[in-house]
Amino acid sequence: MSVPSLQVRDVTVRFAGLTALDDVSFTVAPGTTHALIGPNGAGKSTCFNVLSGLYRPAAGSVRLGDTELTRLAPHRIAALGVARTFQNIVTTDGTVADNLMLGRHILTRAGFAASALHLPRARREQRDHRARARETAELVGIGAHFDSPVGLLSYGDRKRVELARALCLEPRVLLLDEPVAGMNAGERARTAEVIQDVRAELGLSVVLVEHDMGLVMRLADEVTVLDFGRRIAHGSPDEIRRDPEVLRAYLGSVAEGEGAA
Ligand SMILES: Nc1ncnc2c1ncn2[C@@H]1O[C@H](COP(=O)(O)OP(=O)(O)OP(=O)(O)O)[C@@H](O)[C@H]1O
Repeated sequence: MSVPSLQVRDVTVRFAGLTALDDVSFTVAPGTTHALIGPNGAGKSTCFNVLSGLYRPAAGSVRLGDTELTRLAPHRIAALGVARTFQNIVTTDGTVADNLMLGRHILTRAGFAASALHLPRARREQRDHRARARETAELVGIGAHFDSPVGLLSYGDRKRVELARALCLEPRVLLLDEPVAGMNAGERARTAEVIQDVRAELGLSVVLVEHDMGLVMRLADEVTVLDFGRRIAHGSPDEIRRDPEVLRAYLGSVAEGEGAA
């Protein structure tokens, strides 16, 4: 699989009077993990929504290699190889297998009529998709739950179903929106390992939004820091840890939080 770079150039998003993203640029190099961090309200989710096509920016562009993604619908962007998970769990019904097969739906070639009529080609294709879905479940450590209802799984396993569902699209770029939010320490460590394994095994690029700085520093090759919609820093985890403007943005938000409490 060849993974192109993801280039975000001068992206601006406005909501009524508020500029949620102000001229933001960064590049996700092929096969790397790029973290997007910043205090609450910095614009991280807005940026993910632009990358996945849910928001159209007022200005700027997003490109995957030579392909312009900026004004494409979310399903077109997904089909071009950019898959995402959401902060909140969205899979609630059906078995793990059902949810992963839905994830593969976009890759299904046999038409609806062929599937409905159970034609041999469609049956074969379904079997292949199911086998790939099972491999993906195993890769993220939920293989044993493949035929279990999602509703019976632990919180950590359900978050991994979300990850597997995104991987079933066979993405070249994976957008992870707070993958360890709400997890205990053990589940966080396990998910960090899974993300590392997935990237190593599949060779894809990862864009990570996460408040857990331990996880960010452990997983990221590069970090872009947003504050009030502006990019205030960019560099390796070590550079970011020492950047005075980053410290100011985080300490400022802690001080404001304490003041408000
Ligand atoms: N749909 C929307 N309509 C209006 N304002 C919005 C909308 N989405 C986000 N905003 C505003 O844009 C700014 C950036 O929000 P965003 O959710 O992107 O920040 P964030 O960095 O993801 O924050 P958090 O870490 O709390 O999730 C905030 O001021 C937010 O209130």
